[in-house]
Amino acid sequence: MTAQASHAIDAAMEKSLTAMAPRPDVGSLSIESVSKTYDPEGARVVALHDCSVDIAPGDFLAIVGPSGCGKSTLMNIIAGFDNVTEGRVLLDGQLLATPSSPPKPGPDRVVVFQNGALFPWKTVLENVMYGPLVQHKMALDAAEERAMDLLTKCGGLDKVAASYPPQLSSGMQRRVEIVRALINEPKILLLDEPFRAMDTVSKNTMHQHLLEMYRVCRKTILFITHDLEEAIYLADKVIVMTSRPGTIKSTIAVNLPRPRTPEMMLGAEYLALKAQAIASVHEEAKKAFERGEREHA
Ligand SMILES: Nc1ncnc2c1ncn2[C@@H]1O[C@H](COP(=O)(O)OP(=O)(O)OP(=O)(O)O)[C@@H](O)[C@H]1O
Repeated sequence: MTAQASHAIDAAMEKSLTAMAPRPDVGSLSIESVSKTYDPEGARVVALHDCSVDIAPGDFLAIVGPSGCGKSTLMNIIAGFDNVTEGRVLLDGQLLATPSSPPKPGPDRVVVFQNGALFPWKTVLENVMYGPLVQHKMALDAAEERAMDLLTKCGGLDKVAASYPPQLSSGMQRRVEIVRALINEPKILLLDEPFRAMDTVSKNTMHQHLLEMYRVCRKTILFITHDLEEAIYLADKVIVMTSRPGTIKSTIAVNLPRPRTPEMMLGAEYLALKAQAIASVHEEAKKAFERGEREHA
């Protein structure tokens, strides 16, 4: 084999090792004119007003906005924990929520929160296998094989398959939790500030792990965060919400190539997007602050 042919094979292998998994054909979400009022007969807290967002299958969408603007409310509606007051939500064209038909939680929409929810008395492998076993979707052997495959693909977590969650760092626990969500073949992965409590170094490490998981097991992802840098670094689109009642203020398209690398955060394109996001969010955060609400953004 010539040196030229060998370089060509190396380049092709390198490309296949960093290529994105194909876009899935499920996982499109339509949020249509959604409003949400808590306690309509009493305090009437209007959390969301006329919000519309479309997410294509396999897209990574981040939502940012000042504290109390309704980010978690929106996620809770999609997860099936709460209902809309007006408007509707569709998943792959199927009605998920309308005022007269409350959504239900389901394995097609899995939420990962900042405070983990792994069973401490089960090993990593048992935690990951739990969903399909309890729902009688897989036999024990098949669940174990699938769990080990996912753990291996998602950054070599198979090495901690026999460990118990309390033996692992919080970052490792969060990664296992995402794998536990992925084994259920969700159409959409809902991540509610999963790295909020982490220090900068751990957070940066988690970003690389999440991007790698997204590359190999591509799913629609909805990611809520207060961290604008994180939102731009990870997502294809960043939705900026207004202060309460939350509406969609702007959508920032992030056309940075994938795979994303930390060096991109020093580039002109990333910095311009960050400046755009900061201007948009801080205008809203200022309004919220002036009204006496807490500011995180
Ligand atoms: N169950 C509830 N009953 C009444 N009001 C609520 C309820 N849940 C949330 N709210 C109010 O709705 C508004 C939106 O809350 P939500 O938690 O969705 O905002 P958020 O953007 O996720 O906030 P943060 O960034 O601080 O987590 C807030 O004013 C909050 O106090």
